[in-house]
Amino acid sequence: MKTSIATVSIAGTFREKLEAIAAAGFDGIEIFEQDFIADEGAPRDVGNLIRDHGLEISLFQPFRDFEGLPDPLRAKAFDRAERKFDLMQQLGAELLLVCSSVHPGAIGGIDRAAADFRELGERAAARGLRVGYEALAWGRHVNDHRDAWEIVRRADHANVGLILDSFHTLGRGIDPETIRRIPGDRIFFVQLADAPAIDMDLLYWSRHFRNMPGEGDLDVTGFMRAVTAAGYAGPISLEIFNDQFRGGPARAIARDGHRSLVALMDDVRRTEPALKVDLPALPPRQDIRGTRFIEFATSGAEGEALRHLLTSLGFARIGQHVAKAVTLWQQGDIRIVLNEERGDFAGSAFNVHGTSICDVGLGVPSTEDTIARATALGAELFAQPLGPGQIDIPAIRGLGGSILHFMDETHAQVWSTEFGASGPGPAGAGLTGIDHVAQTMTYDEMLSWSLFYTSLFDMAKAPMVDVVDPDGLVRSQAIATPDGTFRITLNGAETHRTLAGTFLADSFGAPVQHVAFTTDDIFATAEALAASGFPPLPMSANYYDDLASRFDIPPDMLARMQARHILYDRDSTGEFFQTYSRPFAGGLFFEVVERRDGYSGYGAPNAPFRIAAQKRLGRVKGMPAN
Ligand SMILES: O=C(O)c1ccc(O)c(O)c1
Ligand SMILES: [Mg+2]
Repeated sequence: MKTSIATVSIAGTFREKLEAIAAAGFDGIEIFEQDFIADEGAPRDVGNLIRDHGLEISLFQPFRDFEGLPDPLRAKAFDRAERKFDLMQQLGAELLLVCSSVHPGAIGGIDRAAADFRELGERAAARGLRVGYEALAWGRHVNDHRDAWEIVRRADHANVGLILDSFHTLGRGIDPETIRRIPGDRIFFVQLADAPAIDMDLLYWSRHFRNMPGEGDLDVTGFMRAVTAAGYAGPISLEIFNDQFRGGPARAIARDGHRSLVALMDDVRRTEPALKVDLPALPPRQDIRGTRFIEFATSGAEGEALRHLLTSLGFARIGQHVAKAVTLWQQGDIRIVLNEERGDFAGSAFNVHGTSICDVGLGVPSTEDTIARATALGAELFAQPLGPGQIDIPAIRGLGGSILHFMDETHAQVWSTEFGASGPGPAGAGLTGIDHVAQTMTYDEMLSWSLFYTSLFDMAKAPMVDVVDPDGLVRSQAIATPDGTFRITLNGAETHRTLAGTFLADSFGAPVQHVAFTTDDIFATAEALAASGFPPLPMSANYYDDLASRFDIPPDMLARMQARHILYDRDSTGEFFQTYSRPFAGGLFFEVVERRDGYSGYGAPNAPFRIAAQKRLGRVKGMPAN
């Protein structure tokens, strides 16, 4: 499988783009003409520079407004084409993309366009070049790949073929199955892009909102299955017009692109095993069996405050690491590791972020398979020297340089071996597990991290929701395993003035802002927390008055909720109860939730009131506020 990406898809100068594309492992590039023109290099030198990066020029594009013009416009279009052929020969580019005309003077007519392409094919053949025809979704007369194919078919020239672009087909709602009827050898090139489902003008949507396959809502897998079934075996190339990507970190975005193509073709192979896909075998998306531990890097007074808070939440310190300044805190099966060791990974995380969650341990069926899939998808492996008595647990880098460890049944002894502690912890306040981990990032990073989780793990995205903070909007996207045993919310801050944005700025990009625990009985848990001196986040009386108007909550239950600062939501299936800690150590906090009858959300309607309550307490460093 040859991979390619259009230069327009990432940020930087032409040369910066080449470096990022080569480093991400692509085989080739589509030269987007504007990027070339903006460079100062002579065409031959630019061609050599591309090849020196180990990249092929898989396509030169776009050539616009060619077909269907009356003379003298027609003659002029051919003159333009000859000039671009000159340029392509100097660059060493063999294939030209001609996109369907939007010219107001274009006349239309399948045979007229076919005749134009036959002549263009003759001229291209004379130079050893080929041309491919792409239907733009907003083309004046041709805006459907089926019509473009009919023109190519009637042009009947070996040097004229079809170019397919998933956006133009799927964005217009054209059934990709129609591609199975096209001979694969007549498809010269395939461009791929996904996009979020937003109802807007096609051209605007295409030029600003495309994203990597798997990052949006289009059925790019279905499209690529049809293309593969048709017999196409040429390069698959990303062509992503996206405002964030144009200004984002080129290397990271190129890496995401390569990851998206590997995951896509693996999905094609899995959903249609009869198809031949030229991609080394990799294990399937991994099933997450829950959160095995959460590790805090902490020290000094913040460490003391955190121990105090954990104790009030019903956790007990049940183990001390054999070799390190690391303690194990437990309640039932929930394990929290407090790492106060200097010099190792947690020490540097503390130095950068202060008290923060530096590591999350996930249960998987096989760590070996998980690492193999992560490696194939270009994840960065993490290891640090093992101390005496430590068990090797495989890990990769996650958000903000944090670590994800993977544990399978071969790691069952780690707690007894390293901490001298086995079995469940005390029942405490009745917390039974980890419902979700809320990660905070800039808005621009959200697509990248949703792709990270959904390509590696068997997890699906919920629709993006807007969380209203008094000082700005935060976008929130939940990602969860099918059974809900592992859930993450990605919160994207656009300004440092929101609670999430302030946390991100103050912590220099700490990856986790809060952890939510589950309970089977929020009222019993809230009583236990109150008895152990846990200070909840106080909610306003206005909030409870509004709840009473929106829902039929029995008055005595509502009174208990108000007394214990319990928030409430309901969806079509069930009910949701939440209560929050106050922020500690620069903005971290805990949440406790009870889900009833399959409620699947995260209490988004409550977020504005919860955030306002947190902001009223002010930013609190070190000690929990009271
Ligand atoms: O937006 C455009 O004009 C444009 C140009 C070339 C393409 O391949 C494409 O898909 C869109
Ligand atoms: Mg295209």
